[in-house]
Amino acid sequence: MPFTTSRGPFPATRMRRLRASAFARDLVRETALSPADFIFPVFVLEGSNQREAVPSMPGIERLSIDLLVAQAREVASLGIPALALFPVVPAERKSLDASEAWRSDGLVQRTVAALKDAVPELGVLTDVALDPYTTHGQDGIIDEAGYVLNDVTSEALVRQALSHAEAGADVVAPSDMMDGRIGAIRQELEAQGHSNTLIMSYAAKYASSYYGPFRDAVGSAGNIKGGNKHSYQMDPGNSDEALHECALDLAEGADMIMVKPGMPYLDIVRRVKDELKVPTFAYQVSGEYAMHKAAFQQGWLSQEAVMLESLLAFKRAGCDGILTYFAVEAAKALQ
Ligand SMILES: NCC(=O)CCC(=O)O
Ligand SMILES: [Mg+2]
Repeated sequence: MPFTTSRGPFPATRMRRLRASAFARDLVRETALSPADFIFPVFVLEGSNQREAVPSMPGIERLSIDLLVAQAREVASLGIPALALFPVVPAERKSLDASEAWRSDGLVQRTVAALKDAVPELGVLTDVALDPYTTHGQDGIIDEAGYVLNDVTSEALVRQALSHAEAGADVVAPSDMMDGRIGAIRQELEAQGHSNTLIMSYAAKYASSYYGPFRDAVGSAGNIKGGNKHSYQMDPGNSDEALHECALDLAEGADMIMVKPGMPYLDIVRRVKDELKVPTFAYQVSGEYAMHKAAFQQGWLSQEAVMLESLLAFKRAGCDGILTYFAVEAAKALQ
């Protein structure tokens, strides 16, 4: 009689009772995903009616402003609260001083204005960093040796952030990892009457090798002088340092902090959330998206289930929201 047991001390706690029916599983689930958890990163191009695929990011396209506005309407209708905007800057607009970054009629500034005009309820985050605008692909202004100069770069970032706020950006998101730039940007925003402009700091941004497809998307892959960003982005071996970085940016006036990349760094998210208890975000970066998509295309992983599980993991780790290239697909799956 292999399927009967002798009577006898039964387990007082049967963990499986709450897993035995769908209603009970729904009742006790600790974490859930909603479209309101997502921020959708988008790439904007010059021109009109322009659409370019990004080969290493299947399903993601660079769009001209007119097409991006149409996409933004769809994003808002899916219940996604915000976009994060990244420009594809033509080579002839790049320079050593990155002055294109704060031109009032630059691509980002025009895109922000068009988005806020057409879809005012959709939050717009802008990337504050010089890498799309420098000829050498580093996130700041460099000296003769190629070292990124902190305080000179910070001044440029202040100009860039102010130009985004003036164009109507809801959130400026410095991704450059210069020291002191959050405080400098906050001071200038206050001084210029933008006291409600939010700052989401890329506070713990690691010198990761998962950013490759993004650099393909914005066309900065080929030209990173020196080959890496180790003198300002964090060492992947460090964890305490992430808390220090986040605490500094909060003290300087950040409203929200971000850990980047995402899935390989969810231990950092958990520590930040537990210790600082502030609005915490993570970026599921291009390489994470690319490796999922590659496996989906091979039929090696099941697309919808794995996508949603990957995003749920961010919530469980403590994220209040997730920057993800899956935002639209995931929001559709959750409708
Ligand atoms: N400052 C924005 C990024 O570097 C994005 C990286 C990625 O998606 O790989
Ligand atoms: Mg910092």
